[in-house]
Amino acid sequence: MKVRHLLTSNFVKVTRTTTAREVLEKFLELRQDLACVIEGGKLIGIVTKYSIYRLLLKEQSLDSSIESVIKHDVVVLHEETSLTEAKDTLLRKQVGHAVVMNEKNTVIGVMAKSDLITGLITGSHNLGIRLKSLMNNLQECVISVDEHLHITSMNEAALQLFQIKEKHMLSKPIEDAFPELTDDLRKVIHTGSVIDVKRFNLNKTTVFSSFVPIKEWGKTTGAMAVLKDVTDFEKVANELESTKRIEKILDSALELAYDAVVITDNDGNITKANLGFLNLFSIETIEHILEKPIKKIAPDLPISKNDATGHQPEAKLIQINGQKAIFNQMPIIQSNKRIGYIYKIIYQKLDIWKDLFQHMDKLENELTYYRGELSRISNRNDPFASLISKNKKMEQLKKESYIAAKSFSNLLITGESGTGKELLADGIHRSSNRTGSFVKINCAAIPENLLESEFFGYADGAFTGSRKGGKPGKFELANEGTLFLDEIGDMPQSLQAKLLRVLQEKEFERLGDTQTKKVDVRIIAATNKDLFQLVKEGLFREDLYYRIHVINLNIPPLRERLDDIPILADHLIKKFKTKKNKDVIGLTAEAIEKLQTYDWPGNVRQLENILERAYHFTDSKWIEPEFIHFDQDHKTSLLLPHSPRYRPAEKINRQELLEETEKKAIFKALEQAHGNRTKAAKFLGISRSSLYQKINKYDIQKEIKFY
Ligand SMILES: Nc1ncnc2c1ncn2[C@@H]1O[C@H](COP(=O)(O)OP(=O)(O)OP(=O)(O)O)[C@@H](O)[C@H]1O
Repeated sequence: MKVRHLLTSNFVKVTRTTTAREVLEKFLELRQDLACVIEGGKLIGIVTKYSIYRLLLKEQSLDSSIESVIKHDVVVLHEETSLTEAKDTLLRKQVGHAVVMNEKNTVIGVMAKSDLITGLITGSHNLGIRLKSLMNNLQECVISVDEHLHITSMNEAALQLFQIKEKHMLSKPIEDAFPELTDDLRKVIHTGSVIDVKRFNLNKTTVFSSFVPIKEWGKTTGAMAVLKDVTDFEKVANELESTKRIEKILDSALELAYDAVVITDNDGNITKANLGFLNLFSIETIEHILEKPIKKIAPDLPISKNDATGHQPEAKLIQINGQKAIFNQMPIIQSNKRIGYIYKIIYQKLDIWKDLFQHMDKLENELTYYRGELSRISNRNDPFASLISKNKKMEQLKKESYIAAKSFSNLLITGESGTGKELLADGIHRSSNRTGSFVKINCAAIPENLLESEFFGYADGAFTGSRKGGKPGKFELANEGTLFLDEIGDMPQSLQAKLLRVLQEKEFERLGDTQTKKVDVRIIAATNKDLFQLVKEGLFREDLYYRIHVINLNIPPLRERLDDIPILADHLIKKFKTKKNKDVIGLTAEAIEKLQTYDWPGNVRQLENILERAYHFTDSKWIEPEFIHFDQDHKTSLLLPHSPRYRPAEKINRQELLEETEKKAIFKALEQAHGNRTKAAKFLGISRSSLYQKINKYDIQKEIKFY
């Protein structure tokens, strides 16, 4: 701001002959206290109100002229003088006013100290506004503190970067808001000197910061931290660095390869080639071929153009300079777009590869053998080893089963179908130290009229067609061992009574025999039904229930131990490998995740089926989620809350199940007897006539040839 912006142009002009009264009147009219005495356009001097007071004190008349009090030594300012200069002049000359002149030395106004102060205040106010707007438009973040290290301001960039509001930060100790900056700001306030750029990590951002003192009247009254956010630059720099590193790794990898490798851009111009390639085509240096078309440099290569799909074409056997080689080509895809090709030519030490493959095959066979051995050994040490689980509830169940195995009590295993009841029963038998065998009988799978002979056997000539010398039943076979009664809930009531007797008296007679046989058998029963409910409905004998329900072991369904899925999947893949070896390592994390969101109505058995299908159909080493297909009729998923649980035993009609099983048994017997009905009836332990009746009942004659 200049003097001309602040001067009072409506000033009092008088001449030597003007009276004191006239001057005073003009002072009052224009509210001024200085008059310029001008004659012939020239400044002669000034008269102030103090001059008039002096005149009056000398008791001169108000009507006398002012000539005697004119002050000729006048402080003059040029209109273009700056306010600071004007202030300095007034202070130096110790006057309250100055006359302002223009270029032509004509008086254009006066300036009082008060005008100057107003001007300086306005100027500094404007400066403040400009400074604030400058601060807020700065890309750097500025945080200021006072001498007590309390925040006094933060500019827009700082508020944006740290996502905070200024009103929440003002007066806050810097220690609380940005502790990392405290020491440097304190140092700056203490020393009054600048600290140059330092690197900090502040609230997940990387900044470069410098620290500047704030000085007022030569005294340090605070400090500023000026921060530059360099997070993005660092990222780019790191990426650049890692790109350089990858390029170096790639170069070294290319040089290490036995093969010739050449890389082109999408137009087929060479961008990289290794030493193997240069040697194969007798090229001196890479510079000779860079950016040249591969077709010109290596015209013999059977380069395929037909790979727009991005699939890797089959390896081809080729000859280069009379030397056999394997040629492979692969597109380089980035963001679904082909950006070039890699060509690989294996031409050195092909015989080493052959040996290597043979060696690997041998090792793989050995590995399978040792795996089998290992599993056999660990099964011997841990009777429950085949019940794969790392679930806490299952671990507890195994412990309880181990203790139960050592007791003399009969056991009841409950759990949904496919949860591993038979595996658990087998484990219990192994840990029980019982010397006899583990004998299994499925009460739901055997026709009612055959069950009794299955259980107790029959004597010689017990019925027409019965085996000569009789046949031992499962009880006899399980003597001193364990009899596993699967699906005990489906046992007919007539047999329940007979079973109860054996359990109580430990003796029975073969069918058609009078001789009583004594046995020592531990019963492990299993069911997926609510046995107590069957007791209440009168379908299961209460006394038998309490006989077998001495110790109850419940296996949780798979959906309650989804943490078992990875270990089970691993185990099952190994199991499939022993049946049909395939180069499958396991499941991808996504596939495991898909398995863990399913409801598993069919439990581990269902998991086994689903994985077996995936194992056979997958075409890569890792089974991807798209190969996991859940059964159509069991589409319930854990993602759907309140999904109905699958209860196979409730859904299937018992009569239908029995008939279905009976039909299967007859088919199997006829198959084994090569269509001979007499033999088949013998296998089944029934009379020829009852076999005929059943063949008619199930219309079997339509489906099988008899002899
Ligand atoms: N924890 C497990 N580890 C390994 N395999 C398991 C496990 N649980 C079940 N299986 C496998 O799942 C299948 C079904 O197991 P199992 O026959 O023991 O079940 P279950 O409960 O007796 O079935 P059901 O009630 O239908 O007779 C078998 O192939 C078994 O090997």
